Amino acid sequence: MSVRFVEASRLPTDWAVFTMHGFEDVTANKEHLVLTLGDVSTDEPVLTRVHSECLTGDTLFSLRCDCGNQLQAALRAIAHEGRGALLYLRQEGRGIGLLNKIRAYKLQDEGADTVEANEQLGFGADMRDYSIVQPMFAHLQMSKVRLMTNNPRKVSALTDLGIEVTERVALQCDSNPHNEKYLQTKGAKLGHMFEAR
Ligand SMILES: Nc1nc2c(ncn2[C@@H]2O[C@H](COP(=O)(O)OP(=O)(O)OP(=O)(O)O)[C@@H](O)[C@H]2O)c(=O)[nH]1
Ligand SMILES: [Zn+2]
Repeated sequence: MSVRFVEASRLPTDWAVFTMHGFEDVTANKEHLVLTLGDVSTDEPVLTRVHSECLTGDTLFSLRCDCGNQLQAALRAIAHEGRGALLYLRQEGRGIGLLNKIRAYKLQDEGADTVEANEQLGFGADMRDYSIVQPMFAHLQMSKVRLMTNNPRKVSALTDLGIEVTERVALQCDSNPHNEKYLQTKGAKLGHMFEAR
């Protein structure tokens, strides 16, 4: 595996002072992060978020998706618990990259849904490869997680990697007029588990 740990430092936020662990994937030329709080190396399952980069949602306040809200909600939940981990994976656009995501958004502006747009561009609906998390989990000595996600394929991907998901914790944020169709498509075509609210 080409992912290796580089260095760790403090990362103070409004919610808690996390430890930020930096990893590099030399093959894919990507830099990934894990934020941890408390001792995650004990046997007790760790409240964990495996978050895929979304520059538009995480940092530019986009309302087209739920990523930014989920990121904040996950960090808040970890801080509230006093222990946990957030893996920030550089898998922008479900693995197709930022510029291709903009191409996909353009097709969605013209009527395609999020899955059709990827397919029209010649990509699968979800191109993410979760095997990169294995060396991160190994470095942090984490093997049991309570996973904050609505995506059942994320749960099975981690399970297949030998990580025990003891619980799926729903991570549902309020919808808005700009992301309603997107969330519906995720439920209908990508299998995301949303509860009626
Ligand atoms: N290709 C593409 N990627 C998108 C689109 N909207 C958001 N993304 C990317 O999707 C990723 C987040 O995946 P989601 O499908 O929102 O959620 P998830 O990570 O599978 O599931 P949760 O754990 O429940 O959040 C990020 O990398 C976003 O950049 C879109 O319309 N097209
Ligand atoms: Zn997003």
